[in-house]
Amino acid sequence: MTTRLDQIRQVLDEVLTWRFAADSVVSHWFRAHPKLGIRDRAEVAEVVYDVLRHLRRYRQLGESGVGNAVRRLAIQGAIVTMDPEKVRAVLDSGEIAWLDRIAQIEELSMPLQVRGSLPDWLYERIKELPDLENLVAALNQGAPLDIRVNPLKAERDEMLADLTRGNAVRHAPVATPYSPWGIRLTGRPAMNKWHQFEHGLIEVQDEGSQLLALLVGPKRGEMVIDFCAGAGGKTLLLGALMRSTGRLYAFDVSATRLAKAKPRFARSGLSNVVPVAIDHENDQRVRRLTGKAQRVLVDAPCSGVGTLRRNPDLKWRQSAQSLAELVDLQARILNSASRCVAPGGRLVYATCSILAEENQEQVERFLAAHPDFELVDAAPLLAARTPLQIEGPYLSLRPDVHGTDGFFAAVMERKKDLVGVEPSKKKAETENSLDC
Ligand SMILES: C[S@@+](CC[C@H](N)C(=O)[O-])C[C@H]1O[C@@H](n2cnc3c(N)ncnc32)[C@H](O)[C@@H]1O
Repeated sequence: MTTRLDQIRQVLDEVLTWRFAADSVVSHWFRAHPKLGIRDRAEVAEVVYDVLRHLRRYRQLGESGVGNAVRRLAIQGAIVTMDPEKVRAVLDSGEIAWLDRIAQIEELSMPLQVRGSLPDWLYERIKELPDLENLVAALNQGAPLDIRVNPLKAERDEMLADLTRGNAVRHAPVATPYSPWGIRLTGRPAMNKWHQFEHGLIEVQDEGSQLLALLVGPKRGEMVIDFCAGAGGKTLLLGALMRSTGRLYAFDVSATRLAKAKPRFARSGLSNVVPVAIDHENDQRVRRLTGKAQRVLVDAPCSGVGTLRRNPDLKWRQSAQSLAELVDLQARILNSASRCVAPGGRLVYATCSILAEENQEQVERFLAAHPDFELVDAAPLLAARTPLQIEGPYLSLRPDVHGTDGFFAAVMERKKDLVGVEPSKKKAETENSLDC
């Protein structure tokens, strides 16, 4: 246990510089310590992630302790995720006295931003949301793993039976409640070694992001653009729903991410995807598609605060300023992507955020500036294919309510003609289209 606490402290020392994402620091540290077994790694990772989830509270409670501050964080994380008696057995008397002191503190005596470990910039932006306590509690828990069957190659019921009989039995596979393709697993299965994964029958994808494909609703033979395709998580399902026909452009400014998508496209049997590394959202290769696509998905770069269950370091690695920069970038991307939508075509804007300024406010600003687009109610689009009941017009998912990551999507349609648009705006819109 003494060694374990030292190991956790070493990893935390690196993670808490915030120079790199926590998952890369942890995997890098594991690669540098190849002798550690699977259980050792799991214990180290679990404590590190617990500390990241509860950092503000642990720091405040750590103030009354003695010795190295990061060790005090490691101790608090270890006490709740490991056998507390084994942890106490290796502590000195000063540390034991401190732990006993902080155990007397009533959690509810701390303000929510401290007991829920929210940085001020984030708390200020979510404090008016309904059922905030539940939301914060859910964001501070680990998440199950959602996988998705590839509709080109597998049926969910058969896959469930296969996984339940075989390699996933320990991970208690069940059908996800809303997505017709989802399977939920407990624990941290090494899924990328399973034959079903190697043969492209299953992929990792959170249920919320699976539902997005229903909102995009691509059809056989269409031209579709996934404007921020990244490593292809959403592209894969869009391509499969198109039955690998038509043309599906996968744009991204990161050639590295697109390179990671290519083996996934190959594994899943898709031949309709055209990955394009663009220089920026106004790239010439984007402009060439002006008014051509029936569907355009913008899965925008965002704060990712909807995914805090998986990436708790995101809340500490961002600030009001980085958020403002993201909001600007999202508006620019949405603007450029919208130009590619054909008259009558569909534009879907999505984020894995729960913040209004990245979500509904972004969409409202866009619609106000683009009278040739109108909002489409997401509720009936989902009701046709899933048991999910939403109020609409937006899809807005929360981990405490839906068991998914926090997620947002808005569906918009480009009007078939510009009738009803004021003449001055009509002219400006036409010019915009021509210049892109
Ligand atoms: C939320 S991630 C996309 C995740 C991806 N759709 C998936 O499901 O795996 C946002 C992506 O936007 C990309 N991005 C950032 N700036 C961009 C821009 N100006 N134009 C296009 N893509 C951009 C990032 O490289 C990142 O891959």
